[in-house]
Amino acid sequence: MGEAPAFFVDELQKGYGNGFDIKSKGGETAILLGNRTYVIGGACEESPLSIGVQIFDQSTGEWIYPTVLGTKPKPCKGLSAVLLSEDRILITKNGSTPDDFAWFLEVDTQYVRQQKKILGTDVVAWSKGVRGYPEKPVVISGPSGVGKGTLISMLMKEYPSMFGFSVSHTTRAPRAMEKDGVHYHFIERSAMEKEIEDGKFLEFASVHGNLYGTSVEAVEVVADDGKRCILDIDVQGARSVRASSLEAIFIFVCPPSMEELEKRLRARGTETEEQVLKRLRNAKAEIEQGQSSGIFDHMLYNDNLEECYKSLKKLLGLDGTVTAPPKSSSKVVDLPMDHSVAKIDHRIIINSKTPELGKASTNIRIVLDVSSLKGGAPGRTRGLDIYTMDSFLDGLAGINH
Ligand SMILES: Nc1ncnc2c1ncn2[C@@H]1O[C@H](COP(=O)(O)OP(=O)(O)OP(=O)(O)O)[C@@H](O)[C@H]1O
Ligand SMILES: Nc1nc2c(ncn2[C@@H]2O[C@H](COP(=O)(O)O)[C@@H](O)[C@H]2O)c(=O)[nH]1
Repeated sequence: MGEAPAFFVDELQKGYGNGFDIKSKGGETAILLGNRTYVIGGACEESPLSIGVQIFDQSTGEWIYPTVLGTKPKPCKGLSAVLLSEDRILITKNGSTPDDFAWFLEVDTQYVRQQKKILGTDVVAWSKGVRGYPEKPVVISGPSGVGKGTLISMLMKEYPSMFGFSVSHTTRAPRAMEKDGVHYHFIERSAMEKEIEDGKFLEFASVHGNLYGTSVEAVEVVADDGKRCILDIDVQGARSVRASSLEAIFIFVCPPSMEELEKRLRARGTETEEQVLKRLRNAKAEIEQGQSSGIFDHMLYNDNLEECYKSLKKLLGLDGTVTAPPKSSSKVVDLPMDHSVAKIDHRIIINSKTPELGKASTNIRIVLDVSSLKGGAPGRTRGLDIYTMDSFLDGLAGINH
């Protein structure tokens, strides 16, 4: 493990207070929480393409190197940190674009506590802040052969810019037409088990004798592409996602009968006889759980494919009966290269310290509203609002008139 920045130690041992501006040459910043000072910044030694996190324990005088989960932010020239509540720290990156400037380092959320128990180490988790509320991901479950993949393909074909598929990992062998990285990430069992241990999966399950799982990255890649994520996972996986902080819509697809399900599975011709029988045995339990577990928000009956597809579109609001929520109209601004932050209730006021080269020397003040945050690691923290102080004051003036 690497050395902590030397010039920090003295300051930290003196018991520096909450210093979102304690900055070193490496661009680190520090936050004191109880006995612990979280030093955030510089490059992470194990993955140099991400920002490092170290903890100084004031009571023992020792440095702790936590397991860092979640997609990590890339290093930047400097950052500021604000303690939002006792469980998470807001990090703003200097000179960053609106889609990359706000990150949350979770230090004691439910997810972090859960992972601490599982991993038996100190854990922190990154979660990227996202403006507004992107549409919830859609989880589709149902017995093998019911037509989930067929329905998802139809949706993606009709709405290519709206939906993105969460590409799962699996230890099963690829079928003839399946491409690695497109249909699945095909992976050896031992490698997948290691990634599960490292906390890379949102959910995983043993299905029909193979391991399947959704990595946190698979879901985030789709969200970052500005699309609504679709997950095709079994009932065990749906249960895990339900228990996670990922807010999704859960749909269960039922077959018209077991006979028809068997006919479809056999007609698909992708499984051995032994596999078909195993999948049919598992189907009975899955249908029972799908109908009685309370996990699912909607049931679809895939008898006539076109009818079923129409129903799916209807419940996703694609038949014109539900209007899309209006997009945030507030102006998007880049964060100044060097800035300070202050917290006033649920608003973070970001102040540029120095005028940027070639720009007028007016003081830029940006307001980051964190009053309606939702979600979090593993995944994105949604509901951020960002606007300039000018538009905030204009709004207040409007109210007073
Ligand atoms: N309503 C339908 N009527 C008749 N055949 C259908 C219908 N829906 C899907 N099928 C066919 O059933 C077979 C199984 O469908 P599909 O592969 O989409 O199932 P799946 O639920 O994704 O299965 P798995 O969980 O094993 O991936 C395919 O050959 C598909 O063309
Ligand atoms: N829990 C999860 N289940 C998954 C995932 N990806 C797929 N699945 C489910 O597995 C079965 C079999 O799929 P097949 O491609 O081998 O036919 C099917 O019910 C899928 O829904 C996952 O990431 N997690």
